Amino acid sequence: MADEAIRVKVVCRVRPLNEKERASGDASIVNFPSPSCVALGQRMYTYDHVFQPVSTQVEVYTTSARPLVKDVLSGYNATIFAYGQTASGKTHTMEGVLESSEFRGIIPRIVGDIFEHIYAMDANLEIHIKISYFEIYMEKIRDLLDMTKSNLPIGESKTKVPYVKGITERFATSPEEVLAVVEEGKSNRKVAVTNMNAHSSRSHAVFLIAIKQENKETRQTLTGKLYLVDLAGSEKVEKTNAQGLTLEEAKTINKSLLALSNVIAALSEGNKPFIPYRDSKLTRVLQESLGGNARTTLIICCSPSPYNEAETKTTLMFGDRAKSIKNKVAVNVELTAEEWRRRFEKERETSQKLKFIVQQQDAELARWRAGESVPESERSRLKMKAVVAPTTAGESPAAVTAQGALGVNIPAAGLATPTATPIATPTPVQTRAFEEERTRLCQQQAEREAKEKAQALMKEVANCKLKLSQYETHNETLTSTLKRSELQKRDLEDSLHSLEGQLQDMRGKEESLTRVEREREQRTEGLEHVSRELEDLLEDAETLLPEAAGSPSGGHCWQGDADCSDNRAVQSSAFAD
Ligand SMILES: Nc1ncnc2c1ncn2[C@@H]1O[C@H](COP(=O)(O)OP(=O)(O)OP(=O)(O)O)[C@@H](O)[C@H]1O
Repeated sequence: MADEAIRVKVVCRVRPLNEKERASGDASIVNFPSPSCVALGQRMYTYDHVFQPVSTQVEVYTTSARPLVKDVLSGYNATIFAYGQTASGKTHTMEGVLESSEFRGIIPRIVGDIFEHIYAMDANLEIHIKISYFEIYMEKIRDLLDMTKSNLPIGESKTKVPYVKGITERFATSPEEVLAVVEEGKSNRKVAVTNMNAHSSRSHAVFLIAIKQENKETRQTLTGKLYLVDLAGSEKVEKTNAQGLTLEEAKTINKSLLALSNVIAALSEGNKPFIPYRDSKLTRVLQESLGGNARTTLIICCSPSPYNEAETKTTLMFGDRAKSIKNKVAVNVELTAEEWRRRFEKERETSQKLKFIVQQQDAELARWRAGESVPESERSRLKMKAVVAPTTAGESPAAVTAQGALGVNIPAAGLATPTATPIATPTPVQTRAFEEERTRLCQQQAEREAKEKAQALMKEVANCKLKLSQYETHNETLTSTLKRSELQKRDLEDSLHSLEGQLQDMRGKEESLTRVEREREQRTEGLEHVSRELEDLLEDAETLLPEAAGSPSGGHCWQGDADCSDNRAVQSSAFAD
């Protein structure tokens, strides 16, 4: 069965303000411009549907979950995730009050509907319903229906579908039995931990219903799996007053949600070759629900309280990204040997016809490409869709073509030899179909050229990126050299500064030396002057001595001699002058 691309459906539910929140102010989300739109701050967010605070449980169920009942019973896989911060209403939405007909959430309602459908189904069908319930906490998978299984591994089926190995599977034959299993799981979850609130906020609860239908006549089986997931609170661990948690624990708690965001981001980009499913247990277990074979609905739960505005915005953005994810769904059908053989024959026949059409069209396209105008009579007259898509039930597509729906009669043996095929005159409808086909081929060619151009551009971009990274490296080197030079400059400036200081000191010393020198010179000059005067005096004295020789003291001056002391006084005053 061909895969069908189905977008992940995203709905948003805004819960009402609780009493405490109401007492402390107005809600931050009040604007719902349309049934699929919600505004927060300046931004508007659009989803498949937005549920306002007044929405009821039955409204939420009818719009977001009920359509999946038929899908699961038709052999498709389906998943419903509830995402949002703690106390945003995830559990209220998924479980609600199990025993209240008004406040019951999605799980009890969907279980009820599944059984209603089953009770109305063909008596030839043998139906088995198996329930599993587990939680993922700190990257460990714990079976909520068998408390001895606290760290279950993940295995992979033959078709590469991950599953929890060794998980308990309970058979159920009525909604009451399923709900009893839900209650059992919930109470086990409570028993296992002392701090229920914090724990439930930080663990992911996964409820799985697997429905297998076996046709007693044909032995054909259909299997649909429904995952109902109440995710851990998406807020940062520190905001939940995570007491007694080590940093490692805090990181592990967030690991699954972070991995979920990364998987969603990678899938929403659409062209990523690698999706990091293996980064966490949650994304691994739910691999099929994200980009795989499942119809998936994501319910983003939002608090309207201004206190939670930042987290609400993150939640809205998470939902916005998830909108663009496309899953590839296919019915999980197991065929009997006879059906397999018939299908194989049919596929072989179809593939032979397709091969023939491709040959014809390739030949024609080659002629068009070579600039040749292919005459009407030589143009390809077969349409692929007519070969592939069945028209009436029970008729093989190949048979439809072979019967001449397009005016062509292809003998089975002659399929590989296109030249041997007789071509009838086409009707106007057929001509239009062929023209469309030709346009499609031309478009294909244009697309191919565009693709080549895109590839060349991508190469160019890659080159530019490489150059950019080289420039960046060079720039880094220059920056570090510049930094080094700056440091050297600063060192040199310091040295210069200290040398200038020393120079100034030396200049000061030089000035004082000059001053001292000048003083010394002045003193020397003074001394020379005195000595000159002394010499003059001596000369005078020598001139006066012969004259004094004629005096009574014979020219000598004696102690106690009054004239002599006068004489000395005269000499001293002469020196002083
Ligand atoms: N739409 C709603 N209408 C009325 N009450 C609601 C609604 N949504 C949530 N509540 C109430 O708000 C409280 C918190 O909701 P709930 O337990 O569902 O949050 P949660 O997101 O599952 O939190 P946690 O992550 O901690 O498990 C509950 O008392 C619940 O009954």
